[in-house]
Amino acid sequence: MMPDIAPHPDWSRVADALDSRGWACLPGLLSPAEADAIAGLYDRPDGFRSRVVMERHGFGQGEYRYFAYPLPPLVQTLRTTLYPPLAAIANAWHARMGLTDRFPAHHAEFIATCHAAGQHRPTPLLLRYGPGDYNCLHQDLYGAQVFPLQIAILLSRPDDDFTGGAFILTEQRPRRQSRADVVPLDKGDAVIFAVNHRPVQGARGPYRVTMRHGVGTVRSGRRHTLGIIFHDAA
Ligand SMILES: O=C(O)CCC(=O)C(=O)O
Ligand SMILES: [Fe+2]
Repeated sequence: MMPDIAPHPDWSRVADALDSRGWACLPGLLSPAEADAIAGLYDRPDGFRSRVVMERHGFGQGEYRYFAYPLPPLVQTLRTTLYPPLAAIANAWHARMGLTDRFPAHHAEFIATCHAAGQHRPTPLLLRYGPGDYNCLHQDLYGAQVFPLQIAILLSRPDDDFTGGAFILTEQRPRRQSRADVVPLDKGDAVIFAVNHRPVQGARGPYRVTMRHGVGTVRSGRRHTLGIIFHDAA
């Protein structure tokens, strides 16, 4: 598996999309063969630190596994190479939201901060859904250290490998009702989205909206996703 990222994203387009609606797509981040190779890891006995059956926790229906360190090379490469351009966007967001934390230029430095704060456990995960499965709207917060953007990569082909199972984002605006969006993804496409808050430019200056993500009910087939969260877990 080539730990290289092609095609190279257009980061100014990504930044504009993230600023205007809180999410952006990276089409074809993984090739179909890379997506299959990652999805195929799910049934391996080793390489993971834990397995979560979502219905046991009220998280939905379906399951996921958190990778152990060392991460598979492609997952590690995605996490470290996607971080620097996202850190620049994250820092601009924090400035606009009046938050004082800033993120270092390289992922290793940010992970050192997580580890010093007691957040040692890796958060990249593989998710697997079958017919009837779904993922409730949630936020992937695992401690005080939070990197404000995360990535999900669809590893299965819509309409071919599965039906239903749309990726859903909601945003909750102050004193208004929540708004939902469905993110169109094909196999190998990634969506970058806000973990928790994002800044919105209002008439009287920027304000924060709260975002959540989830997956609608899978009607048929199998749906796999790779999730890349940049902070580690307590
Ligand atoms: O399966 C999905 O598309 C959503 C996965 C998810 O919740 C995540 O990557 O954090
Ligand atoms: Fe999630």
